[in-house]
Amino acid sequence: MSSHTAFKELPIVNISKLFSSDLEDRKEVAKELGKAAREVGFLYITGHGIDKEKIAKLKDTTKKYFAQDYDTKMENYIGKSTNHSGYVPEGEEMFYGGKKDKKEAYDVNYDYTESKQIYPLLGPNQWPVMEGFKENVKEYYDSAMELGKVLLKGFALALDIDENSFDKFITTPPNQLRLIHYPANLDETNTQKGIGEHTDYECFTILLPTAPGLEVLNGNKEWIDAPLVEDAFVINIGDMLEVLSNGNFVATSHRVRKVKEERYAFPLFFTCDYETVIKPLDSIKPRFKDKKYDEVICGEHLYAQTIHTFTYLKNRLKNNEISLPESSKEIASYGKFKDM
Ligand SMILES: O=C(O)CCC(=O)C(=O)O
Ligand SMILES: [Fe+2]
Repeated sequence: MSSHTAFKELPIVNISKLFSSDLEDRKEVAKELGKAAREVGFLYITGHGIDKEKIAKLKDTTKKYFAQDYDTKMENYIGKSTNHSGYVPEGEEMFYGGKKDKKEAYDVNYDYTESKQIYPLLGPNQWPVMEGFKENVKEYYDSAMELGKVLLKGFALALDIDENSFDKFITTPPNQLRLIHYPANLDETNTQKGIGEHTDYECFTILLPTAPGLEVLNGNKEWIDAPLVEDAFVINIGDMLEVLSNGNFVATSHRVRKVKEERYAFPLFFTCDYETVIKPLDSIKPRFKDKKYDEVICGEHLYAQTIHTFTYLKNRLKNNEISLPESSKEIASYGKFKDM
């Protein structure tokens, strides 16, 4: 049973009216958001209000960062952090199927510098010594967070519940921003993809890509190209919102194909507070009566997925330095995988 339609392209939604003080305006946008989230699980948004200057600074900083030599980047290797932030070299992360992606990344979390670190994915970030990096990345992070809060209200309206229903879940969420670099892969004999097939683990993702390459799986199991759309972000539903919405919204599988031109992408994964119990909201009717969702603790789910896919964490697990959280699932437990 597939929840997805056989879409051939991703819908585009102008969300500017989501910022209106008139509820009817917001509902108008929510209707379109809801249709996209139900049928496709992916959409482009325009009218998001994020300043072009901030985006340009983020891209510029990221290009400079990855242009540095390997040893310099490894000074902030993610395996040196306690809150899963830092440089992710090629091959460090492996998704379902165990293939290595042709990509490197820098992972940034909400920078919790004041509170004591209590959770594995929360705490002060590792920051590289590079002029402007921290400022530019943080500035973008904050804007994307604010946009995410507005979108979450839109999704609540689309589910026909109070638009503030999710607010209680997002006081200090461990939202992650990834700066990803996909080098051009011009070697004919190298079939490595940019990023292997997966669904995102969180509620939804706000993605800013710089070049084509993203592909999305439709209900007919066809890979649909998601080209660049000017001034737009790509939004996709993740595992947690699929569960909270009782299957009404769908987490959709996607990947990045082998790219012939250098590419950067900036996903901000918008999630709930670490301790949030993720289960279908009582007020939302299930989309499919026979589809039941197990309860998971949000942060534990994210952490478990991260342990399963990051080499440094797999090693820590093997050496008994860490353990898998209780409410953890295998990788690829949602999206199309759960239908198999
Ligand atoms: O690079 C992209 O366009 C997508 C990246 C992605 O799917 C991810 O990081 O989860
Ligand atoms: Fe993804």
